[in-house]
Amino acid sequence: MIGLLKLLGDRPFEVLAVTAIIYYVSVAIHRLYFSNIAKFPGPKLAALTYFYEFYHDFVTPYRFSFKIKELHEQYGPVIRISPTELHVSDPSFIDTLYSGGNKKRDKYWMATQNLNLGESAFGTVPHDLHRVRRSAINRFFSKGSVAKLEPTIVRLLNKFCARLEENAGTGQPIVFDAAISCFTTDVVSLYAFGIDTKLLDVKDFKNDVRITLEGGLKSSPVTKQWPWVGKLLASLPESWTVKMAPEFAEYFKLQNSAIQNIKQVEKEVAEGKRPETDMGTTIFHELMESNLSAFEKSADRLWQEGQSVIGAGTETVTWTLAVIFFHVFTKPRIMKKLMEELYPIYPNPDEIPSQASLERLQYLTAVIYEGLRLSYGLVTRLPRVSPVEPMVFRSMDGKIEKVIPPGVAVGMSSLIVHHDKRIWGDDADEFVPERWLNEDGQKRRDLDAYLLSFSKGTRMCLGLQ
Ligand code: HEM
Repeated sequence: MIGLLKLLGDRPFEVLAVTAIIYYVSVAIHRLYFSNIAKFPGPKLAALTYFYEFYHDFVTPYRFSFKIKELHEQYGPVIRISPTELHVSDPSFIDTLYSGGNKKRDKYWMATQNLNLGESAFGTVPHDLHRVRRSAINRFFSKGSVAKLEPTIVRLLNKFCARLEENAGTGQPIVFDAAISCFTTDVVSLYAFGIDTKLLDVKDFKNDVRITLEGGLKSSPVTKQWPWVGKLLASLPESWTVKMAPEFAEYFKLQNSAIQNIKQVEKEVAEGKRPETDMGTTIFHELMESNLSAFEKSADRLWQEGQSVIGAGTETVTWTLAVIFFHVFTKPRIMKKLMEELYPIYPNPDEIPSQASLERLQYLTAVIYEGLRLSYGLVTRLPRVSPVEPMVFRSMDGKIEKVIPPGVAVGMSSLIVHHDKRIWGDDADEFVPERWLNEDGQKRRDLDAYLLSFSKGTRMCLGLQ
């Protein structure tokens, strides 16, 4: 011992270097040969280091989801994609992985690092705490609650159409997904906070909320691996962050605006005021007055819930609608069928039919489902952890069975499942609404089990209605 201390005193750098080498070699040997997922196939480099994912998401960039698809073709339906994570491509595993409330499913902590939303339901890791947080906001997303939003949606939809009409004949193109994003952000901001963002009034549909959200998604590959980078940059003066890391600076703006929104709600609640919206109340006014514990309903936590509702409820809807409109506008056959179905209940463009009557239209429903399938929801994998019980994988053809130990993160991706030819047929890559209809022209329910756009199970999207 004394000899070791003397060596450390005489040659500190050499000792530190040797210690570091021994440490990293031990970690590498453990990851490759002794980890509880060492027997699962996959590239050795992915098993060895998280840099494998970082390379494919940051350097190439944003290609890791596509790389995973290639790896499945090479290594089979259950593969190892990082030192601590597996990925499954076979749809037979959906119900096991994204199971209902009778099985515990944590989120994988590493997948929640990137957006710094650990106190929102969306970012909460442990199953039990997530149940508490989700049940607090659940009722605001029921069919009944959403029905109360219908007048707001119709009013903003009319405004959206009026803006498009103003532009007609000017020869100026419109960036359609930007226009939709203004509509979705206006709706969700009113519902969440009672704040009218009035983005549908903005020239060229420039949507600052969307730009800040994109900043967060672009900085994700870095913050996922090193969450402290985001915290460090947040502590620097804004002008420095803008120069050093503009995407991060944008994302901080989004976080700051969520904090401001919640503070405004807090002030209104303290003064006994309610916003002048069609609903007369909002998600966060109600939450702040609920019987949740002091921390759960504090502004310190709720700004994260607020940001997650804005993030989850705007870009997802925008992108799904953009994909649907793209296919409908570019495929006259689909446009014609849709118009034939719509016309009898929508003869006058100024009178938007009710949600209930639209829901009865089978071809429109099929178009929406096909749009959901090819817009994917979240394009990244959604990993879950079974904290106590092992999960058993059985392939669709029954030929492969594997036991996944408890505590291991496992993800599946809509990007892969939504193109599986065994489910969707040889035209899986095409936009074909008819695949959702049976011989009687009614919506097929059996395919719903394979639609991952809203995820499934206990963490499934709350905004489904
Ligand atoms: C086409 C539209 C939408 C799609 C494709 C979609 C997709 C998703 C997906 C895939 C998840 C699961 C994320 C995960 O597992 O990490 C999710 C969660 C969530 N979504 Fe949506 N979403 C949509 C619309 C909305 C809307 C309009 C809202 C609210 C206004 C919303 C609020 C939420 C919330 C709060 C969660 C977190 C639920 C939880 O963790 O318990 N979503 N969404």
